[in-house]
Amino acid sequence: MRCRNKPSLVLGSASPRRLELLSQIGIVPDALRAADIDETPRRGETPRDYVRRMAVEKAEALPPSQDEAVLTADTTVAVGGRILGKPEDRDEAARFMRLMSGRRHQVLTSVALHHDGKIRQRLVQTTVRMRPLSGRDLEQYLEIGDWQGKAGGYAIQGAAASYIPWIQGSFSAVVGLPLSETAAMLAAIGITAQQQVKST
Ligand SMILES: Cc1cn([C@H]2C[C@H](O)[C@@H](COP(=O)(O)OP(=O)(O)OP(=O)(O)O)O2)c(=O)[nH]c1=O
Repeated sequence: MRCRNKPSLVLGSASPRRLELLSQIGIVPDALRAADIDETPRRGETPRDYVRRMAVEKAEALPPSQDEAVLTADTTVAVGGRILGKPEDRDEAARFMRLMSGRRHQVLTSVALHHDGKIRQRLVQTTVRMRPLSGRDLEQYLEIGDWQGKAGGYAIQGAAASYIPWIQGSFSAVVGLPLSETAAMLAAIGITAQQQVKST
């Protein structure tokens, strides 16, 4: 049976950034749930296929009830065809930063919306240029610990902004949720801003 009322929104994410990003556009989820899935890339899987699969698997892991919609997302960094997920430790974060230093990389964010027996999915790609990093930059950056829990080991919304002179694409997608695309997906199932948004 089709669900015709506006569904309750469940944010299927443990990322505080995703919750903050949604609130930036006046959308407050009715509930939060987190999916615990295996995030290991498959052999030969492209970064685009990987990030799509991750968002969809998170959505599959959180089946909504009839009057709910579950929103999930996945963000990953791709450089030279390699997938850079969340570093396991500081050494891995250092390796990731060296790989990105002085070149462009792609940040891929896939959003999935599980509702009414279907999973809709969108992928947003943003190109980010990082200036060459000196050994001292790297040491200082790793010291603040911002690398933890971030794809590629950096946060553009934090101190790493001083290393990023240029991006092409969606800033909010780099931080974890492409707001324009997400708002359109939610609006298509009747979910729109319920809070007046004040600018700072
Ligand atoms: C590149 C980049 C990533 N990130 C974050 C966004 C995501 O939270 C994280 C990538 O990990 P994800 O696996 O996409 O998400 P998550 O584990 O944080 O949360 P959940 O699966 O429960 O939704 O990296 C930033 O905050 N800033 C950045 O500049």
